[in-house]
Amino acid sequence: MEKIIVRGGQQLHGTVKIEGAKNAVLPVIAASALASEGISKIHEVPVLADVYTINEVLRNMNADVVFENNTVTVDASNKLTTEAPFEYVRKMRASVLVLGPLLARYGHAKVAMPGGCAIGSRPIDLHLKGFEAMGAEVHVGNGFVEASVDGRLHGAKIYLDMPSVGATENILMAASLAEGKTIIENCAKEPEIVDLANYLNKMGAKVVGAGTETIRVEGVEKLHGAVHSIIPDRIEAGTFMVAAAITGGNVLIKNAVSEHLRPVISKLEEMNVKVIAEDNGIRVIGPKHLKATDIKTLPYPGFPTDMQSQMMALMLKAEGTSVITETVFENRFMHVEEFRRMNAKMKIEGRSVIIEGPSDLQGAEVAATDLRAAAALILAGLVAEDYTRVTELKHLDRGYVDFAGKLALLGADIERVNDDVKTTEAAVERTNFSAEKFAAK
Ligand SMILES: CC(=O)N[C@H]1[C@@H](OP(=O)(O)OP(=O)(O)OC[C@H]2O[C@@H](n3ccc(=O)[nH]c3=O)[C@H](O)[C@@H]2O)O[C@H](CO)[C@@H](O)[C@@H]1O
Ligand SMILES: C=C(OP(=O)(O)O)C(=O)O
Repeated sequence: MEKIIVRGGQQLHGTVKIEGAKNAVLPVIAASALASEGISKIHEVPVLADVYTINEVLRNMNADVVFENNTVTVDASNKLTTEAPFEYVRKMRASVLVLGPLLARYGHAKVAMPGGCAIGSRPIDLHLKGFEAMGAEVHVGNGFVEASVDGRLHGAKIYLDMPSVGATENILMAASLAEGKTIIENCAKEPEIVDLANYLNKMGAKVVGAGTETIRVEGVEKLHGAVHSIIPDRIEAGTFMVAAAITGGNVLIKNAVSEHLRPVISKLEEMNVKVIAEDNGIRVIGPKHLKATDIKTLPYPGFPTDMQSQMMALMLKAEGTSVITETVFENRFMHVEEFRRMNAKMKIEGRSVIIEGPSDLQGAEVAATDLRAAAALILAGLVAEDYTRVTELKHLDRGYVDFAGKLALLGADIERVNDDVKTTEAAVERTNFSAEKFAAK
């Protein structure tokens, strides 16, 4: 079994470079399916399992997709098939993002229903209501959602019951090729939405207002390939900010964009962490004593749910009582039980977790329940006594490029192994080896 083994106690120092954002690149690659002519070149693409999955979805639809040197090249000018089977949607819910592009370009799309996942039920009703408002007929049955329209989708005024990121993206992509004007109200305002809108505009779309709560789209007849660079991953950046803070280290998080991280920076500062904006990133200096605080997750620009479990790890080392309230997903506390295995003092009360800090964290074998939980358990391991072994790394690989290698370069005592039995000395030796290997890259 693959594991990450981390021994707590090292302060982190140095510089870490942030990759392109997973949650921006997935919709951008899906949007490439809208281009009936020309080739798209997408740069700053992180080497992640989810990127391979979305590439496979497009290839399966008959697009030509090449992924090398952090660039994805998509030629979708062939006639595409309009289905995405369960095989892909099961691996990654974001596969539903091909619904909008296929429906708008071909008048038909059939994608396996994503179902629930480790963080909640995650329906796609808002995506489907949006398509219906644009003239599509939607049928859900036999594990699939099928949408079709005679001719083109038409523009519509769509109010989202909640600012869903995925629904905003799917409707935005569909509206780009619809006939007439679409207005999406109460839409998501995440930086990843702005990145997608910028890409669509380079493809020939007419989108204004992305990043605000109303997006206006004037549909065009066709779209072409475009060249685009993906924005830096604010969640990877936030995760390394916590790594620096929790170890009392001093780390420059290169490429991190302060503007995208305002709620995270504000909470870190409340906890006594020093955060300095520099020309090419953000420097984070961890304090001797972390102060407790409270966090409520909300849609952007509120505190991101994707940073909730990492901040929980940090709160475990803060002095006093901290409370985290999760309002975005119904069940995103699976990591609490795993933290408890590390001697964390915390309890769940409804949609909140109450953390009595500081906990004397002890190394244990723990299982990642989703990708952010994986990172959070490793962060806790950085300050736990003895060795922490984190399993179920398939989750981590969906969203972090070489997480253990990057932490090792900053001085963490960490390695990724593929076998079960380890001696302490061998583990330390291998850590040094992997740090050298990564340094040489
Ligand atoms: C690939 C990607 O970008 N994933 C991100 C995206 O997920 P995703 O796009 O799935 O998240 P949404 O913003 O759509 O979901 C937010 C909430 O709305 C609910 N909902 C959503 C759609 C719908 O039709 N009906 C409905 O009820 C969901 O169940 C959830 O409770 O935004 C989330 C919220 O910031 C992040 O945690 C994910 O990392
Ligand atoms: C929940 C996440 O992603 P996804 O929506 O792809 O499951 C995440 O990135 O933390």
